[in-house]
Amino acid sequence: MEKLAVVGAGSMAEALIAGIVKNKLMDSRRIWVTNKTDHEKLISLQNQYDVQTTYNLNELFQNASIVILAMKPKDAAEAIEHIKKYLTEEMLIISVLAGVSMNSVEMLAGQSLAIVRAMPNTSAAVGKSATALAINQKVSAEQMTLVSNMFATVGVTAIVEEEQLDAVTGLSGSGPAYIYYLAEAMEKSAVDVGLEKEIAKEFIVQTLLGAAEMLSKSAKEPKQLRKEVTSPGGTTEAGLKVLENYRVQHAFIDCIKEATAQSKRLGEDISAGMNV
Ligand SMILES: NC(=O)C1=CN([C@@H]2O[C@H](COP(=O)(O)OP(=O)(O)OC[C@H]3O[C@@H](n4cnc5c(N)ncnc54)[C@H](O)[C@@H]3O)[C@@H](O)[C@H]2O)C=CC1
Ligand SMILES: O=C(O)[C@@H]1CCC=N1
Repeated sequence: MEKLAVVGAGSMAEALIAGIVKNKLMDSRRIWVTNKTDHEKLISLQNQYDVQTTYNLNELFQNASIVILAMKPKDAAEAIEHIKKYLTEEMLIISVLAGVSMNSVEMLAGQSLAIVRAMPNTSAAVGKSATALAINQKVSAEQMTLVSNMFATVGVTAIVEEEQLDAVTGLSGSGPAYIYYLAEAMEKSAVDVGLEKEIAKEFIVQTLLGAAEMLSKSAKEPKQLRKEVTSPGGTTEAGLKVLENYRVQHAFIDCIKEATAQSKRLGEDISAGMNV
């Protein structure tokens, strides 16, 4: 039976653990989690998902077959330095670190490792992540099946070349935050125009869900779907004109490009720190 060791128990780790446990992919008692100092987070994960928590690295890594690296990229060098003596060639390392290449992980660990670099998003918690996976040559076919199954339980998956992961990070890794940002604006405006917060929230969520399902199920392009909402001289047209004036579509394009560039920069910072 597999044993999973999660290093860096924060938001992303929790989303994955939630997905894995809810979907019964693993026995929760075979999932061991640690972080740097956030003991409260560990207790909360233990209470919510019945996983095991520890600050003892021997206990964490003993018989572990899969290791998830989920600390912030800036903490990766220190964290990997700290755990490297416990890592083995037989373990499957899953790194969700934005920007950090598989090569950098191996360099930091000072050894050759079977690595899957994944870019999920926090919607994994509700089984709706979009996860891109890149693998190095040491990953076996069985390990690949295992990891694909793991991420398939928390959403859709695609295998990509490692170079594409920065773009995935800018688009769908960070993507939920762009939608929450829109939802925040919709909530604020709804209250301003006289709706109660509770009704507004339900209607915003339903509007987002409905639009997402239309995008998913309809054969029409987003532009066409937008046109179908927009009556000439109507309310949508009036609203969209304001968005055009603010160049909101350009802002979103620049936002995704900048997030992608930041993913690249995070990786470069790690490489620079190693002088490679
Ligand atoms: N939050 C998100 O939406 C997504 C995050 N990611 C990636 O996931 C990783 C984690 O992001 P979040 O969960 O948002 O961060 P977070 O700050 O919520 O969690 C990071 C955790 O790492 C722990 N940590 C730091 N140094 C450590 C060390 N030396 N040893 C053990 N644990 C250590 C911290 O205590 C913290 O609990 C990042 O690399 C990020 O790029 C990837 C996809 C989406
Ligand atoms: O903001 C970040 O760096 C991480 C990566 C993708 C989503 N959150």
